[in-house]
Amino acid sequence: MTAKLSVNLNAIAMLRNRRDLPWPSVTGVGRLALEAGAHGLTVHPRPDQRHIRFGDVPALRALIDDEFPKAEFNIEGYPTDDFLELVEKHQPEQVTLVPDDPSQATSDHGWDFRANRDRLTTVCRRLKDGGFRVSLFADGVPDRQALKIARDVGADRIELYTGPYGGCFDDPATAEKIAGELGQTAALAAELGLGVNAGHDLTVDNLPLLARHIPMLAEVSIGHGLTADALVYGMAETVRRYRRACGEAI
Ligand SMILES: CC(=O)[C@@H](O)[C@H](O)COP(=O)(O)O
Ligand SMILES: NCC(=O)COP(=O)(O)O
Repeated sequence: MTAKLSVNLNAIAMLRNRRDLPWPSVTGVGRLALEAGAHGLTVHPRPDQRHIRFGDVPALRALIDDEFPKAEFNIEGYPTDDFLELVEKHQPEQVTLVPDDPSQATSDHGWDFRANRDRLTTVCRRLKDGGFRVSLFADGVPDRQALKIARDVGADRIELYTGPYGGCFDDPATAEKIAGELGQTAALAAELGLGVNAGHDLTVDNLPLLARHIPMLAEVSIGHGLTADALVYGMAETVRRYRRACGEAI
């Protein structure tokens, strides 16, 4: 399986938010990514709206519906009432639930499935009743019982948190070890019937090893590294580089 690439637009929004001006255009950059063959767009609105604003979501939904109907919209976030109302209003193809505290600088862990079983059951039921594909952010720890809870609360997929993997870019032995653990976690999830996504600190350099360890990898969502590369190579060329790193023959 070749992993699909969903381009996360948070970093573009953060740059835009430096000024009270509408550029760079989050929708415009999203269009460039989709024109270059990205399979979808991801946003992760946070309660303080420090990058993606809730108000960005309608235009991104319209971009996909009007110009790229085969692309997917993935909205990630902590399931507050505001977040759930946002996704119900704008109907992303996938909702990824992340256990972020509002004060966190960025996502840095997956769900504690045992402690959050009841809350996740309620939220997943609401989202599944609404027709959404639901993915749950998960640590790369091959814990069968925790993954079984993720399946039992109603998730369709997990998104493996790859921060520790991305963080050891200068240490190949550790990267190999963590990739192995992520691969074991993915294999257990797949055995339980869950699809497997991955994201956080992925780059064009670290994707190929990850993909080798996770042959069933369905989707990667990438923002920070991809945006950094886009400053050097341009968005279109960068998206092509990431698609190749995912294994696409283009
Ligand atoms: C869940 C995840 O890893 C991403 O959504 C990441 O948290 C992006 O958010 P920031 O752009 O705020 O770091
Ligand atoms: N789900 C991860 C994501 O959307 C982007 O994370 P990053 O590439 O900005 O670290």
